[in-house]
Amino acid sequence: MPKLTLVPNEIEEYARAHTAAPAPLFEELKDITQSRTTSPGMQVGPVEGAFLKMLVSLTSARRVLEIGTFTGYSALMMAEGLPDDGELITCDINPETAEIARAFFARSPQGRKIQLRLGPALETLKTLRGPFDLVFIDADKGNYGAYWDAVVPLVRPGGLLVADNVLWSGRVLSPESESDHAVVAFNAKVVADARVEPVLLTVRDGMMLARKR
Ligand SMILES: C[S@@+](CC[C@H](N)C(=O)[O-])C[C@H]1O[C@@H](n2cnc3c(N)ncnc32)[C@H](O)[C@@H]1O
Repeated sequence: MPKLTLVPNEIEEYARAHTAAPAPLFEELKDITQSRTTSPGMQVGPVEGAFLKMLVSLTSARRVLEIGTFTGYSALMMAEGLPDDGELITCDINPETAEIARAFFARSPQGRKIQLRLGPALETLKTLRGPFDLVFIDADKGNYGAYWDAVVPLVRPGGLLVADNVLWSGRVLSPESESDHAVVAFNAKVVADARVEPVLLTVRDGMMLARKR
């Protein structure tokens, strides 16, 4: 199925031009991701990245968990919002893209706040202890529901859960594939979960924000 553009390119560009510009290292990370990976569009990019950083700052987060590192753009952005003694644990299964992420973490002053855990995220999550102030879910859609079940207990009361791609290029309106149905089921699960107060934002490919009560 063709990928729908939810926000017109001109509007995306206007939003980018009126958003705090990321440090030059992010432009380099974008270029390397484009030349060395097959799906560079997975990167959250400058607007969503700046928004994630702002969420980390606004929640005064000290501990952040990310599921889905890819080449490290969102992890580095969120790390910028953490205090000097803050900590971000990020999980991914792909050693090649993790290697790019590690190289960029090493070059950034924010990198020392970040720990990358390589392996299936559901296995990594079993080894983690809460509380986390903010969790960002941005990995395989088929496991979104399982990630949710694993991480809600790890988030402190008043903390924030964020999940990316919850509009799935608009395919949530007429789901066909397994991943389409997984995203639809995830959104239904979140909105029915009395432990959280959710809001689904039409930022980029859709962001679910849920504040834990
Ligand atoms: C959309 S990308 C993450 C993008 C990243 N947040 C960024 O802004 O650059 C999804 C990532 O999830 C990872 N992933 C897929 N299945 C996984 C699994 N079972 N466990 C851990 N990571 C997984 C992929 O390797 C990929 O790097």
